[in-house]
Amino acid sequence: MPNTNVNTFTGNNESKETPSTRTLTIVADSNIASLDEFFSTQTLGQDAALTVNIVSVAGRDITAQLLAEVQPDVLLIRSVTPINAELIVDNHSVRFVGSATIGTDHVDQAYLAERNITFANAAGCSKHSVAQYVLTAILTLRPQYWQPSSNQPVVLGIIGLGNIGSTLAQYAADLGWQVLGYDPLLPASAFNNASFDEVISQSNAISLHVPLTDAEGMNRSDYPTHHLLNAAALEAMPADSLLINSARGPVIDAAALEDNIEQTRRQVVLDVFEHEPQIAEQLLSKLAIATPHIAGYTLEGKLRGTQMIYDALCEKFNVTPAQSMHNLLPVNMYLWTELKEYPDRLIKFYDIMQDDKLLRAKADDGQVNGADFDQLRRDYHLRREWQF
Ligand SMILES: NC(=O)c1ccc[n+]([C@@H]2O[C@H](COP(=O)([O-])OP(=O)(O)OC[C@H]3O[C@@H](n4cnc5c(N)ncnc54)[C@H](O)[C@@H]3O)[C@@H](O)[C@H]2O)c1
Ligand SMILES: O=C(O)[C@H](O)[C@H](O)COP(=O)(O)O
Repeated sequence: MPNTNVNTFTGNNESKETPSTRTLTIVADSNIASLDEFFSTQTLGQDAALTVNIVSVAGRDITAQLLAEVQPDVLLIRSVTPINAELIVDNHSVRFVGSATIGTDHVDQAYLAERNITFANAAGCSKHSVAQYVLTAILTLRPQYWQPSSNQPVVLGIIGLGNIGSTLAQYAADLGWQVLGYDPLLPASAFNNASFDEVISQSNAISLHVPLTDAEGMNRSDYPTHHLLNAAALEAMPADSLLINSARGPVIDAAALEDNIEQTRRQVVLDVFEHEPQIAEQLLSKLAIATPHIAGYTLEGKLRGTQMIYDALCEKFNVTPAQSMHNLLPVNMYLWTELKEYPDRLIKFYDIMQDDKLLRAKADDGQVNGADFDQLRRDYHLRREWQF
């Protein structure tokens, strides 16, 4: 068994759906924020006698062997643990899987449904954090966008107008930018107002906010996003348009992107990478800003993710929720209205170039290796979400 932390709690629980024994065993990714504050006797076992065992391990160490040995009732993960038949085929006890993430491309939800295992994710948990990451990247590289003029408007292209895309659109509108948005799965609206071709060919900056989907397989979609930005799409973008990907790495064809940057000298910001957690130094050296998949890593974003799967678990086992992220959050002094008035304070709100510097410092022998990428994420100094 890999390095594990096991905490045992005893409490009271008279849940409507109680686990088959009086012990609730949870295997959890140790990178889930405030795991012990949310998943304890005080917060889960307040109604009837119930013992809660938490086995916390690194997300990549949650293996079929571990699950077969521990036979947990509950599995709590983040984005680095693929959930599929291979992982849980020898496990007969899991009845709830919670992913403290927005993205669900790592989870075979059809298989879980077949096995009658409840699944919950944390939709929208870090929508402001990611939108703020994107704004910071744009305004750091192009501070002139703080003051758009009528003869030089800023046009922000947004692909995918769900929780994050629509939140980003609101900030952009608040800054006086024009938004060109494309989302074929939503009705037309003030922001969902353009075709894919219009967005990529007419924007000063383009930000991607789509889930990772494919033409077939477990993440099948009629509008697949795998390599949505291929060589042809990149070619259709003006050379001076800035491209930001904080969605999932494979939404951009990395090889085509490298060629395109070489030809156009385009400014590109990546928080996610096609071959994550490895990054080739050759690609890294061509990027304007590079960060280790931390766009959503604010204290608020992470705690909201934990809160959402905690609430879903309470509902599953019919336990009254007894913990709230608001009990765990220090005072927040970061106001969007202040930043708008004093743009030179951006670096105090979020110093994105520091994240970029830390990632580049890990490049060695032609690449940033997976262990270093994971370490930067594990030890990330969670920033604060600005109040909008
Ligand atoms: N970098 C990070 O830290 C981070 C944090 C959170 C989320 N994410 C990623 O961001 C993605 C988006 O998050 P969200 O909260 O906005 O999700 P969401 O589900 O609320 O919205 C996604 C939107 O994309 C649209 N879409 C799907 N296919 C499309 C296509 N081919 N073209 C255009 N639009 C399409 C959907 O209709 C939907 O409205 C997540 O799936 C996740 O992978 C990354
Ligand atoms: O989809 C998401 O929510 C994010 O990409 C997620 O926050 C990624 O971080 P991780 O789950 O790997 O910690």
